[in-house]
Amino acid sequence: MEERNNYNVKIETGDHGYVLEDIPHLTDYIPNLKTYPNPMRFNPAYSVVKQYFIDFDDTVPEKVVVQKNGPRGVHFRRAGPRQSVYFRSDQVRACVVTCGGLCPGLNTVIREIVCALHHMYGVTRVLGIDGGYRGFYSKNTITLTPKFVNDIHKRGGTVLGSSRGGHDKSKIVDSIQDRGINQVYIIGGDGTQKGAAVIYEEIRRRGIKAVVAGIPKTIDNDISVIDRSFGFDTAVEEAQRAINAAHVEAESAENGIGVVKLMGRYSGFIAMYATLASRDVDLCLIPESPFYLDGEGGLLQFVEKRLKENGHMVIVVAEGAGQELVAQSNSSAAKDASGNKLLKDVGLWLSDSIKAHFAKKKDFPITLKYIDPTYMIRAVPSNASDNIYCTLLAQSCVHGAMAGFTGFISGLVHGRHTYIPFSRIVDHHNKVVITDRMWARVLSSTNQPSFLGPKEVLEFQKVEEQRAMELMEGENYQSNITSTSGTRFECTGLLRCLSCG
Ligand SMILES: Nc1ncnc2c1ncn2[C@@H]1O[C@H](COP(=O)(O)OP(=O)(O)O)[C@@H](O)[C@H]1O
Ligand SMILES: O=P(O)(O)OC[C@H]1O[C@](O)(COP(=O)(O)O)[C@@H](O)[C@@H]1O
Ligand SMILES: [Mg+2]
Repeated sequence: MEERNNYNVKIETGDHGYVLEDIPHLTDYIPNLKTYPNPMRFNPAYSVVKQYFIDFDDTVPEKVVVQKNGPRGVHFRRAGPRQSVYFRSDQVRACVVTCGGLCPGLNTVIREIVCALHHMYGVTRVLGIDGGYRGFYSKNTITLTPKFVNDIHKRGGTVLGSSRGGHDKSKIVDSIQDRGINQVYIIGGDGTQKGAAVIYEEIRRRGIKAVVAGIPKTIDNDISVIDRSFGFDTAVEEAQRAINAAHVEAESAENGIGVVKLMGRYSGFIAMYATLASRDVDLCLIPESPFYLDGEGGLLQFVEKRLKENGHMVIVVAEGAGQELVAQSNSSAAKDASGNKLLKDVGLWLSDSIKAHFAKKKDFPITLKYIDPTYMIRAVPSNASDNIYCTLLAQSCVHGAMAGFTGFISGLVHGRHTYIPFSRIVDHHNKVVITDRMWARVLSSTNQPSFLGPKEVLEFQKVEEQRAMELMEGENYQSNITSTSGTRFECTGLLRCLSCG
């Protein structure tokens, strides 16, 4: 892990407990930079828009549910075009890179960065970095023009290619410097944005006039602070096809069971939302909610009961669920090139366990079909709603970069586009809070047991009580500040973590 300094932390406070978690700006380390009028002022498409430019003071609250006497809390800078920019259009040399796993919408984001730069700001020099971070120093670049990217949003994947591992700070920043790049757009998940933070810090240390702007990507929706990540909506929609297939197979057999594995390494959002959307699911398993197989109240007993009642059932399991159980039969600490733990196939393990259980019962034949659609879901192009979302994220990012902001990601917070400091999203995963209403809705829609014993219930209650106390004492905003400066509040997913919102 790289040693991190305080370049990312920029807190401003105001009246009534107002806190702005601000993002860095080029002028923080390069004084007296020249500004230019925003070229959008002269763009006929936008000339009719009243108050098109964002007021310098506009910020967006992290929490919208507040109490009468509570502090105003943490805010983020509102995204959008500024009156002045810190780059002359003909001096911009931008690059775009995509890293980590695939996600629907990557091509749309690439397309819209290129088009926003060209059409809004008159920037013509945009390079694509081939194959993720290592492409900065080991591959040739791709010239990105509006013509080149015209149709790419209709395709899945990323036209730039992607990879895990290969983040070499010095080589990457050398390459940025050698090529004269002054705007770096980095599309990727938590790992990628950790890498982006390191690149930003090195650029700043070298005193280079280059901005680093991130667009958060992850199909798992596990990036904290933001409302949702792009591609998530598409993934939930696509997952319906697999769940439908599992349901058809299960319904057509005697004691038919359909098992569907969906992505979600640390967070079960896809499984949870796909279950809620489908209404055909009898059991949803996610990493945040522990379960057990055998004995009274266990999963196998529930499967047997549901089969006796309905004659068939559908199980949706997130890939990160029950990993500690799978590891008991097959443990290994293997990691991928980025250092992410490689998961065991919980779907296969669960299917085998169910089959083995019923094989022992002579009078209870079952038919089980296991469907793993994970890579098929990840490879589709983004749907209409994600396409629009990707467009706005990309445009926000370009506005921020042109305005000289750096070390930020663009993200949606309560429906408003904002700029969020890297520090706020990289050390922390967004998780399903199983003591929240959404998970209760899943339990009530599937009518599945929660698998929580009295000990766990007590533990959850204690955590919830502590949280209520903290909120009463108005410590929530204090905790957020603490977490920004490095002392992280560890989110277990059991409680609504203050940083998760
Ligand atoms: N702590 C880190 N510091 C620097 N680079 C990192 C770090 N973690 C991951 N990366 C780099 O980010 C890229 C993508 O990370 P990965 O975890 O595979 O995907 P994602 O960004 O989707 O989470 C990889 O090239 C990896 O080397
Ligand atoms: O097999 P791969 O490509 O390494 O990807 C598997 C992982 O990628 C994901 O789809 C997304 O992970 P990232 O956001 O880290 O890219 C996970 O759900 C999954 O565990
Ligand atoms: Mg990741």
